[in-house]
Amino acid sequence: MYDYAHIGNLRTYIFEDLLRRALQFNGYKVQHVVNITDVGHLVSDADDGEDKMEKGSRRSGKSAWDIAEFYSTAFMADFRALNLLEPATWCRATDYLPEQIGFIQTLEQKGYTYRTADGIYFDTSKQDDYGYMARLDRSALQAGVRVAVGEKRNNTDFALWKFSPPEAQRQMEWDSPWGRGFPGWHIECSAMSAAHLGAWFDIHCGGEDHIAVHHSNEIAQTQACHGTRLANFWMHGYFLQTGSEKMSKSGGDFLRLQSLLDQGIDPLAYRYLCLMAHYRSQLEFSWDGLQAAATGLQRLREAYHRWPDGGVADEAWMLRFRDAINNDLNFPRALALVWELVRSDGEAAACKATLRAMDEVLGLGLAAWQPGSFEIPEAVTRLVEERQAAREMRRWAEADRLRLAIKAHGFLVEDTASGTLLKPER
Ligand SMILES: Nc1ncnc2c1ncn2[C@@H]1O[C@H](COP(=O)(O)OP(=O)(O)OP(=O)(O)O)[C@@H](O)[C@H]1O
Repeated sequence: MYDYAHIGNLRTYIFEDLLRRALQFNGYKVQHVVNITDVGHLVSDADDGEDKMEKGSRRSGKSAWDIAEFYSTAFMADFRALNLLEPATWCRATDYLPEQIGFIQTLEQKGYTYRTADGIYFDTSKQDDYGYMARLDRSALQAGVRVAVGEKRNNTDFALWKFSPPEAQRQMEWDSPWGRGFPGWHIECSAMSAAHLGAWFDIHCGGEDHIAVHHSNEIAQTQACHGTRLANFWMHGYFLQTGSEKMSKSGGDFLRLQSLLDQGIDPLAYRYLCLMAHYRSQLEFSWDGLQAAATGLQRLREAYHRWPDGGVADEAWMLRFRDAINNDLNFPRALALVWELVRSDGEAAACKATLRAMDEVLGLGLAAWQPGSFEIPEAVTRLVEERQAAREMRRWAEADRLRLAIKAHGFLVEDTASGTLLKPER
């Protein structure tokens, strides 16, 4: 947590929330643990480079501890704004130093570690199946090494503990049996999950970028320390992309949830956008796509609130819905079903109860919604769609007339390189 979460990160947390809700819908009890990396880690996966937290501290003039606190709080606020269910446990890496040190000591006793000038490393050659989940070809990796591995024995070896010498003192460092230093960035996950879920648990999630290195290393550590697998299932959310590239903090150019709010877009419209793509496909971000999601969400809210209360959820619809989400979380299909329901000629109160039951999983908060600051009047939505169509047919005069009509309702449209934005005129 050295910066705000971007909406790419949040896509992964939305996917995890949908998974949790789907499991609960199927009657499972879920013990959900979310970790917060509030300790500084090095910019590169290769255990070198600059410490991200120290870098943030220099940039902002705040202490590394204050930065971690500030961005963790901001992340939790985003989490709630997206209707993500509160985990059973939030765990922060800095609260688990004894567990991490104890974990490394066990690895040391079992002969999996070695010492270099800059830290304690895990020897991946001690495990025949290292990297199996990512299908890593270790011999090819080793043969293809272009960069110096320094004192590392194998290029896939990774730091468990890094020393901080007096000349490079850091704000976040701790005493350990190996000297003053800080944990490598993989160990926190194995140590914290063992503390809360046991060494071997059911499902481990994360983004696709973590398959090759981070998750391979977590598996290696846990197998070495506890002699068990780490998780029965691994599920990875695919990237939110911009311009065909992963949105990333270190890339510098990223959108936060606040960036959407600044454009008058409800955070739940972003949740809706994520429902429109399968978690195992990459999603290319565009303002047009987000605007379409905001319109879809608004229409759904209005449909829900038009219906009367007092009905009972329809089992046949719920079965079809269950089939969709139980088919590897096919939420695009589930959303299509929702619209089929809205357009159906079913009994209105039953439709409302059915949609409400579906929303327990979708998490769009339909029942709780009240017309408020994010309400886009039906007339404006229609005008925006007409203007979009006029622009597509290059009827510029008509598009300009529609822009003025939208303005008369108190909204501004802005055409940017990545699409059309709608925001309230304040
Ligand atoms: N563009 C993205 N789309 C979806 N998930 C992402 C994206 N970028 C990161 N994630 C996931 O978000 C979670 C938090 O990631 P992390 O804090 O490492 O952020 P990051 O943006 O990758 O940071 P950095 O760019 O500095 O590496 C992880 O599960 C990660 O896999």
